[in-house]
Amino acid sequence: MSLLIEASDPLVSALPADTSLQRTLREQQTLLDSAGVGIVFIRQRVVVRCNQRYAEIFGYESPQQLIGHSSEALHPNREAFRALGRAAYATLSDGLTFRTERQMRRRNGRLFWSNLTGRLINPQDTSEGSIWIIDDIDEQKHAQAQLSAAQYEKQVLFDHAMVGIVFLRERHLTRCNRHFEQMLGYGPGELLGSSSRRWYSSDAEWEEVGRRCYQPLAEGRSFEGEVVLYRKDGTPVVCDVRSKSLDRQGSVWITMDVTERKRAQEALDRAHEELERLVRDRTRELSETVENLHREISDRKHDQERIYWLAHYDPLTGLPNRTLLAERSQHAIRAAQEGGTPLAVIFLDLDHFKHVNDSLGHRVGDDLLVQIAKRLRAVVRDKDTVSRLGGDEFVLLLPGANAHGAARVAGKLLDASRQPYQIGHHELTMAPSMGIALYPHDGADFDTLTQSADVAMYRAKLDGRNTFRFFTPEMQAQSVRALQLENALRRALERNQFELHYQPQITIATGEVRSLEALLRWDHPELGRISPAEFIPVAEDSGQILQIGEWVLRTALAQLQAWRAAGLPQLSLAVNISAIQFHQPQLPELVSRILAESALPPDSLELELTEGVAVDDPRAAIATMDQLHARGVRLSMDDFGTGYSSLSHLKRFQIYKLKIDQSFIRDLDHDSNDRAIVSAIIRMAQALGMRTTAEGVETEAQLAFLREQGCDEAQGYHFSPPLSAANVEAYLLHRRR
Ligand SMILES: Nc1nc2c(ncn2[C@@H]2O[C@H](COP(=O)(O)O[C@H]3[C@@H](O)[C@H](n4cnc5c(=O)[nH]c(N)nc54)O[C@@H]3COP(=O)(O)O)[C@@H](O)[C@H]2O)c(=O)[nH]1
Repeated sequence: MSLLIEASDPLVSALPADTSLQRTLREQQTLLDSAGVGIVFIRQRVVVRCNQRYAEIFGYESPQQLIGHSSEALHPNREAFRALGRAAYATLSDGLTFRTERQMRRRNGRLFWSNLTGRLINPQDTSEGSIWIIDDIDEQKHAQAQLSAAQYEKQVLFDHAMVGIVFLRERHLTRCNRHFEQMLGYGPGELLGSSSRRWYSSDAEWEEVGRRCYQPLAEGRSFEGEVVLYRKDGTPVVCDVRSKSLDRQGSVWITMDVTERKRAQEALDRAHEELERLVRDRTRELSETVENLHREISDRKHDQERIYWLAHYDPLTGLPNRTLLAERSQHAIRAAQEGGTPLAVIFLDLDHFKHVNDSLGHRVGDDLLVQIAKRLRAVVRDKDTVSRLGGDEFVLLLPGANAHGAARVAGKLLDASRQPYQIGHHELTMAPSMGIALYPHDGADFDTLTQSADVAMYRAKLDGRNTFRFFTPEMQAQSVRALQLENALRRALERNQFELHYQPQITIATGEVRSLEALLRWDHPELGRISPAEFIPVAEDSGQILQIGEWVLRTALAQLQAWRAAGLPQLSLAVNISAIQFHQPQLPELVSRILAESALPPDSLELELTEGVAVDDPRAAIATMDQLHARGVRLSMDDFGTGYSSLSHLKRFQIYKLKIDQSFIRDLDHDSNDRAIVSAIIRMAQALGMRTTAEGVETEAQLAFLREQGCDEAQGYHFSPPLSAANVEAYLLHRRR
């Protein structure tokens, strides 16, 4: 109570100066003024005295502002004021010190937390008042509340975190949240005190994780990594782990189960890889498809170009073929028509080209054609077309060329052909025969022009080859006649228009008739008698010679058989065989069959061949001759001396007789050359063991020369023209007589 007496108090001032009491009071007052807590003396609920700190706690400048005022105003409200009084009374009345924490009210009305300690001055008499010490703990209270709130929040986080949180000390679990336990399948508190080894599958794994995290943790850094932990039941849990040292022995671990995420990530990675693979595959397929498409397009383009080329060019020589020639001719004809300019077509055929093919082979023939094509091309101008129709036939289209120009070109072609061609080690010369047709005189369209040129070329051949001829209307007439004959020939056999005549062949030494030559005659109701010299080539060209020849053979042998039956057994028959018939592989068999049909011995038949049969393919000709010879049939060489006979081949032919061509006989009387030739042929035949027959013997002088030279037989008008079968018998009887 004395503690709250101020120096200015009249009681204090009434004391004698510098008494010990005064000193004590001053000391106490100084103590109160410098106290860190507020001290107040309250009597009858009124502030009697207080120190400076008390006034400051409540927001007053000095204690004087409080003294004499009710202390109730320092409480939040009347109820709180009374509640404190009720709470404190029991303790204070027992003479004890009452302590409490209460909210009080500052001068500005704000409440604040305080620590109150009170004591009655006289527990027996409460009216004497009480002393209260007040400490402002508002800040401390607030800090505590914040701390509690923070701790609460932390606990909530710890308890409800979606990650496992583990506190380890010396690798033993001191604390963990529920999530961690649940993550590893343990019950609450089950892991407390456990070694962290418990959630690893082996010592090695546990130690390996220890090694991984040692360095960062030792350096105060956090460890972050992926660690596989194992549940109580042994299933692995892939965790994203972060840990940090708390002190030297302790650490906190935050673990997050990323198994599903990992699985999803792996699945995603796999799906991604698969997608990438698919994209790669599709890209590759696409680029392959694009490449294939490109290739296909270029192949197709190439094929189309190739198809066009094959359709328009000759594959061997690279020259335009008939199709392209026709197209170009049409253009050229149109231009010539519109411009009134000339146009020429040359039909060119190589002379005896077939010999090259047959004797040296097709490869040499092909190479020769290629060189000839180049040479033809070199002779003409760029605007001219050199085309190959096939075989050894070429057609040249010369826009702007008149007769003079075409003749010049033909001349140049002849000149060019004189230079030999070198094919491998063969040096070959190949002359052309050419026919020229002029637009529009010889034809107004492509077909007519080429036909006209072809007809003219044929005439050049007839006129000795290695030359050219212009088309004339007479030539046309001849070819019209050939067409007429060809058509008429088709019906000649069925209409029985053919007949055989027989010309005797006389043995010069005895005058006997031992054989007859069968010669074909054709009487056409409108065209009259047509010479075989005219219709046989037409029949050969049209292929009808095969049927006609068979008819001749069968008819001749039937006739011979009839004569033999009629008592002329010594006779034999000679039948002409054309080159086309001879080249038929079935010929030997056909001959044998017909001989058998007529029941005649093979040596009663003689087949007359021309030199031409052997020119094209001597080896094949020899083989056929050998076959016929083997069947007992005799062979003679007709028109000998006019053809292309190689003596080296002749000696290998199974030829029984040479028939000396009538062109050598005709002028025997006054042509010493013919005499020399006939004499030489007879000598040669004798040397080769062959007989000789002279054809076309018309005079006694010719016969005398032939007799003198040792010719075996003669045939000709001197003895008899060809006779009908009915006249043969009479002739033979007459001869005998
Ligand atoms: N492939 C076949 N060719 C045949 C056949 N028949 C005849 N021919 C050949 O036709 C050519 C012309 O024959 P042709 O008009 O019958 O003339 C022959 C004789 O009539 C004629 N001849 C006979 N003697 C004389 C004569 O003294 N003077 C003269 N100017 N002409 C005469 O000669 C022809 C005989 O020809 P060849 O065969 O060469 O002995 C002719 O080439 C026939 O071969 C046939 O069926 N198939």
